Amino acid sequence: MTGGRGPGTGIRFDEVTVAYGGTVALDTLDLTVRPGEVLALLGPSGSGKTTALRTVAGFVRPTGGRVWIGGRDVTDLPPHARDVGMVVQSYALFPHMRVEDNVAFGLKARKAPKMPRAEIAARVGEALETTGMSGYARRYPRELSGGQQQRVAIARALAVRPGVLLLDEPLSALDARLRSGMLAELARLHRELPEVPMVYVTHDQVEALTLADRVAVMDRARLRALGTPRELYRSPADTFTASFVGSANLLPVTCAAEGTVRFGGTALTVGLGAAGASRAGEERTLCVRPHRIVLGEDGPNVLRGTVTAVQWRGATHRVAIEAEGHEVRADVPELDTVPAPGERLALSFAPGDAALLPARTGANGAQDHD
Ligand SMILES: Nc1ncnc2c1ncn2[C@@H]1O[C@H](COP(=O)(O)OP(=O)(O)OP(=O)(O)O)[C@@H](O)[C@H]1O
Repeated sequence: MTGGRGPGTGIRFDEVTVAYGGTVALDTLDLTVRPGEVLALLGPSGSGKTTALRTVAGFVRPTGGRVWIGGRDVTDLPPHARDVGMVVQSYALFPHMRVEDNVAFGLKARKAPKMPRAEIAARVGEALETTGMSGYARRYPRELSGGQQQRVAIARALAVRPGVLLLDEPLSALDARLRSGMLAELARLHRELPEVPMVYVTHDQVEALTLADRVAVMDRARLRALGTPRELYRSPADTFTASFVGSANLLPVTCAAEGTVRFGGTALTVGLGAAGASRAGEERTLCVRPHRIVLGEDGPNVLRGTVTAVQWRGATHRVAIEAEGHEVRADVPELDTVPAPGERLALSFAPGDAALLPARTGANGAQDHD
């Protein structure tokens, strides 16, 4: 379903600003989505993700800047002239129309030249097949499950053979089990339409990390970080990104000599990380991923503390200890002997697994979302 297009379409946000009255929802966004790429817009509620998507769809007009789709400046074009398909959280199907008519809607609504009936039927059949919904064409939305309704919404977006596909939290209305199945289906859909870029809005990092080629992390109307999931996970530039992409222990430390820091009364050896070179006495934040921590004394970095909680998570146990006045969490392989709260314990991590980040200011809203 390529629509006979050439090498594929990209999207460019060129210093796009959106203000609603006094609220700046998007602040000079500069971002390019490459042809065929899945780009996730990840960020907390109110960070501007949906607004960014709606500027591409044409439902929101930027206060400043331009939006480009496939090398065409579309800023002044209405939604129907933009060659985009959009899927939103709430499905937005017409309840009084059968599935086939919902999917045909965008095609029938076209102004001149009208699309011949036979072609509409062929497109609808194709879109329903792509989404695994061929057997449901005659049903009404109320006769479908949530997951099936969302597939119909995706089929409707695909029927117009859009150059780009915009997905706004498409799975958030579904329960957890359905969600993971639909995630796999979206990945398959992307393989079948390799030239169509997808912009995927979510506040769920699992969705972002599973599906996206690159992730744009949004924070308070601004683009905070952009990279592959692995880059953002391994080398986050700041504490906000570290805590939003994966789970992170963020420990306040003071630099000692090059490569060593003090965490309360404990000396630690660390990697350089995004904070760059540091002078003795400077404040930094140390980022250590919970699954890189082991129980016991192993190597130069040992934290001793008191167990505050242990959670069983199936294949792993999450052990929390209080050390130097802070909670440190370790995700370790499932334990045979589970430590009890109040027990004294040692945790260790390798210097290469401890990244030094700029000091957390407290104002950047960084929290662990796990
Ligand atoms: N139509 C509107 N009128 C006024 N303010 C709006 C409007 N739409 C969004 N906003 C504001 O703009 C900011 C960004 O909203 P947006 O919906 O883009 O965030 P989001 O990151 O998608 O959030 P969520 O994850 O909750 O959907 C918020 O402060 C929001 O209150």
